[in-house]
Amino acid sequence: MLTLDEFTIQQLKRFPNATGELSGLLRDIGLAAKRVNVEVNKAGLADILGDTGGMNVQGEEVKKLDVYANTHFTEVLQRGISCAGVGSEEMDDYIAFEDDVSRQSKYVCLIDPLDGSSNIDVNISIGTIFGVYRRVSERGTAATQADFLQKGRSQIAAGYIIYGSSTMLVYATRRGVNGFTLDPSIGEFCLSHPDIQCPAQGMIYSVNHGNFFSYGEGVRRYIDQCQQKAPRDGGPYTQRYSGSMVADMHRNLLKGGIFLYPGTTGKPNGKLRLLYECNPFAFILEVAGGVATDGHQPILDIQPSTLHQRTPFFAGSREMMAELHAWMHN
Ligand SMILES: O=P(O)(O)OC[C@H]1O[C@](O)(COP(=O)(O)O)[C@@H](O)[C@@H]1O
Ligand SMILES: [Mg+2]
Ligand SMILES: [Mg+2]
Repeated sequence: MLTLDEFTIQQLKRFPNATGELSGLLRDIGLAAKRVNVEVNKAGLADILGDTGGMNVQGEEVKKLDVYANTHFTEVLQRGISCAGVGSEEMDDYIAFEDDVSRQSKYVCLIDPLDGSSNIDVNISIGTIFGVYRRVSERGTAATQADFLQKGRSQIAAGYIIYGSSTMLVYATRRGVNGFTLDPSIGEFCLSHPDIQCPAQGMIYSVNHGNFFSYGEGVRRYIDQCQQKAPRDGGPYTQRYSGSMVADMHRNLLKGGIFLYPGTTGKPNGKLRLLYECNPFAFILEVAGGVATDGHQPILDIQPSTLHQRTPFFAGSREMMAELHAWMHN
């Protein structure tokens, strides 16, 4: 099986103008993922469970593993030669790397270092999410806010790592979505899921039912019909919700399904962050033939205004998304 490095180099050979910087950045992300994976796997043994006692810019308790993952991804990207700066869930503002080599890099990265934080201490799958953009600011200078506040459709690549029963790295460029499973015996991510396509129809819906009565009427009607759908119409759908966006999106990407994190009466923009949670998954899904919206427009067409802004998020199989929009708007 091809390793991640071998695969990215093969891609490089197919495109003579490619510089290898994106391959370098993906290799760096793979390295940080391996380091985080080691801590995740022995989380119960190491002093890595629990809270730091601090809050992040979003007013959420920060877990020790959130900090560990943020440090490792940021440091590896800073030590590399392919990234000019990082914007992260765990940092108030973006960081522009100051060294000359990083300033020459043409990419910046947005990252959710540890996704599914509420599941860390209870051994349920968690993940990391990332999006890669070509800079709009001049190379040789420090990265700017404009580099990070680009529409999701401008992503060059996006991906995630899932730390689950196995550890996988899945990434997309416009040419396709490919999945790599970490083989502990050689310490390499190996191509296990080539050319992932999201089935147009699925049988799974993922939503936090606990918030049901604070969702909008259209969303409530859609959820009701998911449960009442007759077998002759392919129903009823099965509800699956892990509390980790990475795990729920990964399952639905492979098997077909729909994931909803709607706005609520108390939080009209929902919970999920546009730049480092929704944009990367919307990019991956669209390349794999799926759809992702905020209920009205494609997620990838939203013009960001702040680093940590939230958006309602609906994503999944094409036909299920069409059905959702029909229930939401008719
Ligand atoms: O508990 P809720 O409200 O259903 O929220 C669960 C969602 O929150 C998240 O945990 C937010 O991500 P972080 O853990 O990175 O903050 C998502 O992974 C998940 O889908
Ligand atoms: Mg998250
Ligand atoms: Mg997180």
